[in-house]
Amino acid sequence: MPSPRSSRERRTGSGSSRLEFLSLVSQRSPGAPDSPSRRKEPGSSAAAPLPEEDCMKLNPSFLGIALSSLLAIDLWASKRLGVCAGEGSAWGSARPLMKVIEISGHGVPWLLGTFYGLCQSDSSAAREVLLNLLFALLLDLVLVAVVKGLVKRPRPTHNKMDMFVTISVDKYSFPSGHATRAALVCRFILRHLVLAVPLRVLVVLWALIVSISRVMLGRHNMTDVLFGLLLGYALYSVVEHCWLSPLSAPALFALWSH
Ligand SMILES: CC(C)=CCC/C(C)=C/CC/C(C)=C/CC/C(C)=C/COP(=O)(O)O
Repeated sequence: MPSPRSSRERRTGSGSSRLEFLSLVSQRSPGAPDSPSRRKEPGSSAAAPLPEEDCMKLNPSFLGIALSSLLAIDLWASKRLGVCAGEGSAWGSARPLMKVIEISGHGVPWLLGTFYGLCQSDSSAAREVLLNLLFALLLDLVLVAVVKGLVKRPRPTHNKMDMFVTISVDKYSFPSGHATRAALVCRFILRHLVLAVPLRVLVVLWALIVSISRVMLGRHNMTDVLFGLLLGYALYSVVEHCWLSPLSAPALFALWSH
């Protein structure tokens, strides 16, 4: 029976008893003696290079693996949480309630409500706040449309496209427009409306429920909603930075003064 040592010697073809080590660096360096892409076929004189796409599959980056794993988990978990995605889903009977919550965070009632309030307001303080809310809502609409148009992530396959008033980019799901609006409006109200603590808690709960309902209705994956919340939160800071006042935009305020 051959000893382990003698079989190794036969494989390496060397008579020496020393072990050979190949570091990853030496395997990948162009001058490496036996790197996979340079190995010669027995009987052929030229090295056969591997197709580029094969190399990419064999050496995926750590970031690539982490990202595709995160997306796979996102798709799997979002599908499981989409319990109101259809009438026949696990919580299908709660779908009508989820759709009411959906409308409470929709752009149309918020834009029309703010516009109406602006026309009715008789104090300059109310006008200033409502004009800035209108500006914030329009900015949010544009920003979400631009990101959706750039990313072009399709909505989850289990989503039924039966939403109340949509625009063309709303066939895409990243980021969730409802989540950005919920975070933006929530921060705006907490900052500019004098409310009792229970009402402030209610506003935060509303924003969270609107966001969670997007995944439960099957409209979005979780990452769409999480990014939407972050975007809406950050957008509020932009609005505050560009705050419109009778001093900074006198023409705009003259338009609304009766
Ligand atoms: C009243 C004023 C001043 C202007 C209205 C103008 C206007 C362009 C309104 C469009 C509102 C609209 C259709 C918004 C889309 C809301 C929506 C369906 C978002 C998608 O949310 P998602 O969470 O599913 O991404």
